[in-house]
Amino acid sequence: MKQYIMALDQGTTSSRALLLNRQGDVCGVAQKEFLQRYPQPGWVEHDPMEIWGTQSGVAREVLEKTGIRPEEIAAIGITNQRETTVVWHRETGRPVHHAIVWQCRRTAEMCDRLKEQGLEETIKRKTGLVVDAYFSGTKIKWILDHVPGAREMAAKGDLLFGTIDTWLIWNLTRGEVHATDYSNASRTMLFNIHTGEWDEELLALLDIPPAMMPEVKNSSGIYGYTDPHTFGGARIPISGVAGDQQAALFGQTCFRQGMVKNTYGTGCFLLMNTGETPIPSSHGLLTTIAWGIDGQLTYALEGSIFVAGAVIQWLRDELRLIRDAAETEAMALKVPDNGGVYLVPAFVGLGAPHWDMYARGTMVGLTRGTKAEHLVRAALESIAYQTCDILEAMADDADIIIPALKVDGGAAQNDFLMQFQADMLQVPVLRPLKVESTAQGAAFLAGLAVGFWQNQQELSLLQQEDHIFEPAMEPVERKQQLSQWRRAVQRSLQWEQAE
Ligand SMILES: Nc1ncnc2c1ncn2[C@@H]1O[C@H](COP(=O)(O)OP(=O)(O)O)[C@@H](O)[C@H]1O
Ligand SMILES: O=P(O)(O)OC[C@H](O)CO
Repeated sequence: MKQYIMALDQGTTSSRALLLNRQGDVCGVAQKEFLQRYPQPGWVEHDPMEIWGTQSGVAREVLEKTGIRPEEIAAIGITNQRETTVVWHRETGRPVHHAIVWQCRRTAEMCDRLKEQGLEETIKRKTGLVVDAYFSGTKIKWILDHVPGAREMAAKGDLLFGTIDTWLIWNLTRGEVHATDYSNASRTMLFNIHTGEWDEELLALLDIPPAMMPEVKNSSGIYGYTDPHTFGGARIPISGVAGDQQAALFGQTCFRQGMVKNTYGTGCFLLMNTGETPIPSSHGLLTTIAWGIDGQLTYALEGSIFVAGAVIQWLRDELRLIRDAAETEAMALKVPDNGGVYLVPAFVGLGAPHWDMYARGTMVGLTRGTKAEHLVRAALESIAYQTCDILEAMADDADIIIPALKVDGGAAQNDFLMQFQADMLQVPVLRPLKVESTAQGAAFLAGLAVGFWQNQQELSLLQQEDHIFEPAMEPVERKQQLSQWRRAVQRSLQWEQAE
């Protein structure tokens, strides 16, 4: 009897494999970190062979650890760091260059040139994205322009492109399947999110041969079967694929329009399900594909916060105010309020809705009475304020009232932060009992495709809340604090260029 789904969660710093049972509970996890390569300032690379090696290794390890046999696995779901770009040789399966990671800024000037050519509006209209080095398109072009012979090989149809999901599927099927899902395709800056196809005009603009591009498939559906060599003879269907933030939205069962999740990690990723309509943002949010099921696309609005949990790491590693992130909760509660201190952690500029790369970190409202506890509290509060700014922008773009916020990620364990978040948003904050939303999303997509679960209603029943944080702050107080935060943000803008 097949009792488990395997989720492969290929993240930026580690590869993980998880086994989930019919209740959606995690029955086993294996994880392995891999090397981050920084060949030049601002450049980030991964070795695709190391990604495949660690990912297949943890997949086998989790089976060994739990004693679960490959024959007991009903399906595999893949979720991945998005945008990261691999180009490899069709015949040999060898990458022609290291993977260029989503964080890598090497194509920033290429993006500036696209903007100078006045292409921003066209790209936004077709792809829902802003022109940025973050996305895969310019990374592919960079590889074709810089690897000797790559352009000629690509023109002959010898090279293939893939995001990490595609690279894993290719290897799991030993080169039989070259495919991606709608959610990953929508992060390439080459995919028309309205027609659901690779955009020939954008491919031509970046000089990328269409033959390199993977087939785009439903996020839930059979992609192929694992090669018998990988799991001791078993041929397991690969039947769920989604980028990690979209997978988390699915794992949080945000199936209906207006449902939003926020993942509180190093940064924050907020995604709102906007249903069957792609909504253009007037606040610099991204319009993206949440998933495609049975050929029907569901769209999302996405906003990210560059520095969220990272501000807590900063308190720990640079200011040495704490030894462990978990200490911040008790410290923040030691003082009755923030003592008038506001910290804007614009360490690398500010993203949506401000989009100011020249903003820098700012702390205001310090007095002789400011204590370490106030700084810690201000740091936690900054995570909630930034979330509030993005959600307000989303609600405005989508013209809806957000009913609640579902949360996950490391910093969502902080009760003070979650309560403060509910107070600032004036909506309940729902923290699930099962916090592995990303893996759960991949598993759900895979399980639905093979009948392991029947439908989305059944999945919704598997999600239980660990805690609901209800808003408790007086509206006047909230308004006053938010307005002080916004004054503080104003102080941080355009700092780097100022005299
Ligand atoms: N109890 C806590 N309170 C506040 N921040 C926390 C807490 N626990 C973890 N964090 C922060 O959350 C981040 C880790 O969360 P995680 O979801 O593992 O992130 P990522 O996937 O980005 O590595 C770190 O930046 C850490 O500082
Ligand atoms: O590696 P993660 O899980 O932090 O996710 C990275 C994002 O997908 C980048 O867009």
